[in-house]
Amino acid sequence: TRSTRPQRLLTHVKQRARRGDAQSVITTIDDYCRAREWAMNVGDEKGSILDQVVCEVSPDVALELGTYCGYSSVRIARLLPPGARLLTVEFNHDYATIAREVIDWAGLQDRVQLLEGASGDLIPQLRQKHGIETLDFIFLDHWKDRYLPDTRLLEDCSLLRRGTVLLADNVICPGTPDYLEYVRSSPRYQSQYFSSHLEYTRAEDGLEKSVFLG
Ligand SMILES: O=C(NC/C=C/[C@H]1O[C@@H](n2cnc(C(F)(F)F)c2)[C@H](O)[C@@H]1O)c1cc([N+](=O)[O-])cc(O)c1O
Ligand SMILES: [Mg+2]
Repeated sequence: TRSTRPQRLLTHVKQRARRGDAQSVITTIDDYCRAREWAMNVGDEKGSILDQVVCEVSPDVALELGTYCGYSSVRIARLLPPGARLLTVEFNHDYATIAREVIDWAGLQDRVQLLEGASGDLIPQLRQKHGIETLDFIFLDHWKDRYLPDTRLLEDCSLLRRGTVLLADNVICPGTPDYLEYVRSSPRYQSQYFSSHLEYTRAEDGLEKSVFLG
């Protein structure tokens, strides 16, 4: 049977990116997705905004919802200070398998813990099972109709603290209207929109950065 897009992307990374060199993995994926076949990675344009926010926050504990092929896991983890860690959640076993190999190829396996399962199941386990007190940074890039319920769940599980930064991909395309309405109208968040473009295209998209006020 024909290979999947994530499998073809991994093959390309192993053929073209230097092992242990996170930047070459990022560049290889972006070149492939721009030149050969589009994939739903956050990409280079929105990715540099992600980089900027991660550097500002310099999180000890970061959470990513929606690993896919591991592109943004690599972007985030390469910027983490020593001892800091990224937990990334992926629902699809095949994607998780590809992502682990991409993260390993980038040499970042010691800073990234990939959890397979549904956010609704895994978020309530973060404290007990993964020793998380509160989260410093959250990147939301999974199913767009899950951004709001999962944010409410993070609140209810007391995993947010004053200053926790949530950064959401795709708030314009495909769009996350209920999430955007919530973080922009809630007195518990200070929200800011970063205008950009949908990965590898000229379509409008952007990231919403929301600081939890406690
Ligand atoms: O649909 C998009 N993304 C959906 C992304 C979905 C990814 O998140 C995983 N997930 C599901 N639940 C969880 C968790 F963590 F909850 F368990 C993780 C899914 O298995 C998938 O790998 C998308 C679409 C476009 N586009 O242009 O169509 C552009 C983009 O940047 C996108 O992110
Ligand atoms: Mg996305």
